[in-house]
Amino acid sequence: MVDDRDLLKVVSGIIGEERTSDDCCMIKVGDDNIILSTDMLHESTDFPRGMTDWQIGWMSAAVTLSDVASCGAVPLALLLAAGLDEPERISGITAGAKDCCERFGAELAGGDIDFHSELTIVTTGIGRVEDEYYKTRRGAKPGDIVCVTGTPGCAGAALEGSERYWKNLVEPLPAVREGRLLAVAGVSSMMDVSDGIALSLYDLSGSSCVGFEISMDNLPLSPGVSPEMALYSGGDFGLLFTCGRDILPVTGVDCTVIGVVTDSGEVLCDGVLVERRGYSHRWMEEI
Ligand SMILES: Nc1ncnc2c1ncn2[C@@H]1O[C@H](COP(=O)(O)OP(=O)(O)OP(=O)(O)O)[C@@H](O)[C@H]1O
Ligand SMILES: Cc1ncc(C[n+]2csc(CCOP(=O)(O)O)c2C)c(N)n1
Ligand SMILES: [Mg+2]
Ligand SMILES: [Mg+2]
Ligand SMILES: [Mg+2]
Repeated sequence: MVDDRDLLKVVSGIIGEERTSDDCCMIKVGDDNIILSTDMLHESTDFPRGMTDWQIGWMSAAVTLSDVASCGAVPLALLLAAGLDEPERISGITAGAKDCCERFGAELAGGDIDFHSELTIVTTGIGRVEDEYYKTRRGAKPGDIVCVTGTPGCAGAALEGSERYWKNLVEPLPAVREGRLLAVAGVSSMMDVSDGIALSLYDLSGSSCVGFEISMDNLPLSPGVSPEMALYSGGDFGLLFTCGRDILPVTGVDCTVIGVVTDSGEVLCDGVLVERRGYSHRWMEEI
């Protein structure tokens, strides 16, 4: 069985590791740092039954604005390419994406339309960030603390049938304001937790060449959300970041210290190795 992270290693061998080890890429244009990110979502793996087309548009925009936010950037624009199984779905999807963009300060500025047997949406986000506020997954240092914003696991709980968290799952809120405030406050590394805290800690560990020691008791849990869900389920779009102890609290950011950065290279929870699993795409065939 291979997953998307295995395939990313193939891509990384071709275009370079620095291009595949962050939520976004950064391109310098004159004095500006332009931030770019793209995501593909499709019906069978990302849009649970019961979502409206408006919510599908909203979620598609939110996942990409979340990546832009995780770099400390201000979002500018979003492009949405829709592979439609039914042509009439375009209105709801476009309205949802536009509303999400407007809420978070971006413009839905273009896209593409084609036929597709399974509803498939690709969103591409563009943002801008100053040199000093540009954040990546590469700056975590042993001795830093590691923190998350929001309450992870709610989207996962909804996927398992908890109705109270349905909106968390289908109308996720990218942490655009929080990402910017944390970047300005001087965090050392940052990413979003779209695929769950566990996988994100492994991603951060690989990019920063560090380890983590977190504690189950520190995980911020909403009612009815198990520590297991908080660690291993995705779709919450909070931010995972590291920083020196002196930086917190950051005014306007609701976050929780879940552990510390170590130099061991291992991701441990209460002394036990965290499983490397979360939300990922898998293929049965070997490559
Ligand atoms: N097919 C690809 N070709 C080139 N770069 C890629 C490809 N797939 C992913 N990347 C790059 O690799 C980096 C990591 O991608 P990944 O999809 O894991 O991150 P992400 O978008 O933050 O996660 P998520 O998919 O959960 O939103 C990103 O910078 C992305 O642009
Ligand atoms: C069945 C189901 N499981 C989880 C979610 C939550 N979710 C929405 S987008 C996303 C990650 C980004 O996607 P990608 O990694 O494809 O870019 C996740 C985890 C969902 N909506 N439906
Ligand atoms: Mg991301
Ligand atoms: Mg993404
Ligand atoms: Mg992706």
